[in-house]
Amino acid sequence: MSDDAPHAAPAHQGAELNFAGKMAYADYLALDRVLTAQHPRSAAHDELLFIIQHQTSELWMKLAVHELTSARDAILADRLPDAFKMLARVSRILEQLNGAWDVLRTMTPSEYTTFRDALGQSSGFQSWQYRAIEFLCGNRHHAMLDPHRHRADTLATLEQILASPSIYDAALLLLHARGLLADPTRDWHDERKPVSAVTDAWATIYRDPTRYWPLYELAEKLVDLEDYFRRWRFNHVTTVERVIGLKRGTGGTGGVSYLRRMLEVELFPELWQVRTHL
Ligand code: HEM
Ligand SMILES: N[C@@H](CC(=O)c1ccccc1NC=O)C(=O)O
Repeated sequence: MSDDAPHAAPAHQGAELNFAGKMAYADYLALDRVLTAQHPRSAAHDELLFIIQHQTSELWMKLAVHELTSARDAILADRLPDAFKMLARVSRILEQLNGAWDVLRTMTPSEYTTFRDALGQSSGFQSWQYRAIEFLCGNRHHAMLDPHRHRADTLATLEQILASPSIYDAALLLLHARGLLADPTRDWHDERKPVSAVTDAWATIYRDPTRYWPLYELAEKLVDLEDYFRRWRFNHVTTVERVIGLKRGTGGTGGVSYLRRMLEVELFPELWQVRTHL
């Protein structure tokens, strides 16, 4: 007798089917709002892809900001196992964002040009959540506040992040607390050159991982994070070159030339430098 015989119990037997007056899936997830927030400005077929790609990225970035903030607080409170879980999750989020480029890459330059004009001067350069992630990771370029001066609420959020320690600041404060680093402060406005005392502190840890296991694990979690972040930057610039070549960006930068320069950003420079010293 086959399973779909008329008298067989349906597979979904027991599933609630009457949601009048009850919270259902779409209610809990506020899907009415999420799924009506796509407003293409052209008739181009691919604009919906472009919008959804960015909206989903922003949702993942929201989670990344949440995790990075809590991971930073956990490091400050010397709760490293909690921080490790959250940092591992941020790396997986970046991996998720990296995978998403495969979908966007299905859009050809010809298709993109059919709606690029509709984007006006908007650009990912103005993504405040992206800037929050950069700031939380320690790439605290204050000039990046400027595109947000027209929005007091966004500006306040970013300024508050800049006024608090980055995840790397928190790690250096911990090295200080453990007696491995005399001065845990560094001037983040400067060109981000490695500070030799910081490299030395990491070198002490990397030369004897067993003795300093939690700090060693913290360092490797940060390297992992930056590894995936670099891949995101690389995937972005490659997709951009594939789609708009060397045209200027809608945000006003040189486009690919600007994004190539961003490949040189080092979030945790001493953690890369220490490898050469071992
Ligand atoms: C066809 C797809 C894309 C093109 C052609 C493109 C192009 C560009 C260009 C030219 C810039 C430099 C700023 C400017 O002058 O506009 C930029 C920056 C940026 N884009 Fe995209 N982008 C694309 C997709 C994405 C996606 C899917 C995201 C994910 C949210 C994204 C996020 C960003 C961010 C965060 C920046 C600022 C990067 C920084 O300042 O380091 N872009 N993009
Ligand atoms: N900067 C892009 C436009 C762009 O990509 C964009 C425009 C609006 C919202 C998000 C965008 N994505 C990333 O920059 C361009 O120059 O074509």
